Amino acid sequence: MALHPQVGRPHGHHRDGSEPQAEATAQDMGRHPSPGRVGPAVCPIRGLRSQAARRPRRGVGTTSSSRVPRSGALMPATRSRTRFIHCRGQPPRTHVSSKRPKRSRIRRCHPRVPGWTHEKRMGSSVEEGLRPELSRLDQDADLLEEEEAARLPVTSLEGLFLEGDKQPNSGQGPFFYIGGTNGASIISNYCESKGWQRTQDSRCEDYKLKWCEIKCRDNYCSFREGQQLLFQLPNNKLLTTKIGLLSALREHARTLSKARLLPSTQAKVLKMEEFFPETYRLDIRDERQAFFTLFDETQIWICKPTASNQGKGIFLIRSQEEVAALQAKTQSIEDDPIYRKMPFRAPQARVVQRYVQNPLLLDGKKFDVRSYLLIACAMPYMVFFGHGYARLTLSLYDPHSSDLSGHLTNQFMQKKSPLYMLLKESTVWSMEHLNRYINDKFRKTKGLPRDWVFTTFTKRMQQIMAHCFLAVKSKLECKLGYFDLIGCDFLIDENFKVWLLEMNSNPALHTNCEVLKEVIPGVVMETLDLALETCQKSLHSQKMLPLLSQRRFVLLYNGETTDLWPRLGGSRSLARLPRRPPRPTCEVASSALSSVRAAADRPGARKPVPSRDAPLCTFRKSRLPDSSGGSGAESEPSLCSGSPEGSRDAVGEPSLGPPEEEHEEEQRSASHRGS
Ligand SMILES: Nc1ncnc2c1ncn2[C@@H]1O[C@H](COP(=O)(O)OP(=O)(O)OP(=O)(O)O)[C@@H](O)[C@H]1O
Ligand SMILES: [Mg+2]
Ligand SMILES: [Mg+2]
Repeated sequence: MALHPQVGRPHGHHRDGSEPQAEATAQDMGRHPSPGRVGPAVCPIRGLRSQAARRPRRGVGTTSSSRVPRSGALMPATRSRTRFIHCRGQPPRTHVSSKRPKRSRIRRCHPRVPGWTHEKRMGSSVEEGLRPELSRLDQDADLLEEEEAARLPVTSLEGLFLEGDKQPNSGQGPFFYIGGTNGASIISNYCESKGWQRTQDSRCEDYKLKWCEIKCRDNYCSFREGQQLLFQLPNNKLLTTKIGLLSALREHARTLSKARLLPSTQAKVLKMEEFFPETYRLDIRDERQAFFTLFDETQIWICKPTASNQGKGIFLIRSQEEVAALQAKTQSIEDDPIYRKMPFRAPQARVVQRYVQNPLLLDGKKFDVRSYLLIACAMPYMVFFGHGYARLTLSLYDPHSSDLSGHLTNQFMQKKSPLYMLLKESTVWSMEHLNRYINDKFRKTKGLPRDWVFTTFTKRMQQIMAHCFLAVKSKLECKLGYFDLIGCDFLIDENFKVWLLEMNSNPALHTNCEVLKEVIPGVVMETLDLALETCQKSLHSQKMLPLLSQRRFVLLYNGETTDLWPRLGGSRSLARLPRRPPRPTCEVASSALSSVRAAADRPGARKPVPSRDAPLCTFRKSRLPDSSGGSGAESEPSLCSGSPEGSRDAVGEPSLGPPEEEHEEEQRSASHRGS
């Protein structure tokens, strides 16, 4: 079995789990962001039309109607092979693959095992890679197209993307649908301010924007690329489940270590063990055995279900008795004939992670930081970092306490306390507050640079996020119009070392504290603004930068200049070649990204279409890694090899079950808010 890097220790860690990390200075940042405004301040939140109207040298106008996709218009070249094979309701209009995978017909019932929740199963199959070469002719044609695109006027951001679909006669504007309540009023206000109409019909296919807490296969089946915006990448679980992230980081580490052997790549890249606490999968026999062997009572470990949130199902492990109980439990699950027959009925897979015992404390309380990874556009990738807030416990931190509420900083955990209503404002700090506190309390004693939070810490979070994104970039399912906002949780230890704890789909967008009222609406509205602007620009082959709606988010990755991706619409359905060097706006991420680009980016780079007329579905196949990377389909089995029982969450693994089943799974994880 290929445990990585070594079977005994999935990634090498300092036993004490900490290293000073305050060496970087404010100058490292290049651009010193003002608190809370790391990105270039462009304009306050307002209607996009007025922004476009003020833009110098670019008139607000319309481009040829032939470029505007019409509602219901078929776009054969833009349809990819549908990966969710089974759809309730109407099938997608073009359905390239009609072959059904084998799947269980057994109707699910889910016996609950106390403390062990069940995982969701939304996922996608990994397609085999194609390695087409783009001919010189096509390259020239692309360059011509690029130049032509550059001459096109930039239209209003709401512009063509929506106007082409308005139905003036019916008197009904574009529709939007919101599934669930998370952030619903903010999203709804945003859309209504644009004149869109809310529909309560979850099956409405004629929407402009769909924002659902729960991923539903139907949404992806009926999605009209280039005409609609759909929240959440279908297989974001590669990042947002504990096992998904762990597997992706291990795989990426393998790829990078191979690349480092090449003389041409002297990449200084992040090492997984420098930012991700040592973690083992309990659903893989060798791994859990390795953990049971290495455990001793001087350490604390934290055991988490792979796809739960809000601290649900989490417990700490500190004694041999607790390890023995865990061992017995995992063994009984593995031996249970029911679970052997119907593994989907087994409790959710789990990981154990080294517990960071020495967290930095704020007035004696433990905290973690919620930041955002925004994938505003998937075609090309436009990926951003956004600041969030700090989440503190109500009680003082005591590493020996058995009360989980002092160990788990989630708001959900704190809300259980009777003191919460009284003290809730103290449990959420703004990043400015955190920065002031660290300046006052630690700057001198720890020799930190001024504004450590907005310099060193921000830079580190950006590096880590960029690294994680690159780890899955080639495997994410991408269509123009998909976008995602992912909540990333960071812990700072008392040596100011930064640890990534996890990433969350559907992050909490509640505004029940003053700080959240300040932060969340801005995050949501800029997310929508950026998704709209980037989608529209991609659709009309306009230059992404400058981004008029960029305010607090910082560009981490610009696929426009780095990757190849197919354009939508008629003769423009061609892979686009980068024509200028990458120009990330974030210097931090720029260095992080450029250093790994040669090595890591290549496998995931969007590959050219073989010919001008090649349908997008062919192209999509080619998006999977080539032989140079090793981070592709062919190498994925190693993530779970030797562990048939452990394959449920393996990266990129097909997990196509019946739609009902998936919906059910998603519903059970509906609290997926990383709260
Ligand atoms: N390795 C660790 N060391 C120290 N504390 C940890 C560690 N992992 C998790 N925690 C604490 O436990 C909390 C919950 O963990 P985690 O975020 O991984 O679980 P979750 O159930 O997905 O929570 P949520 O999605 O609501 O943030 C964290 O916010 C943090 O306070
Ligand atoms: Mg968390
Ligand atoms: Mg979580």
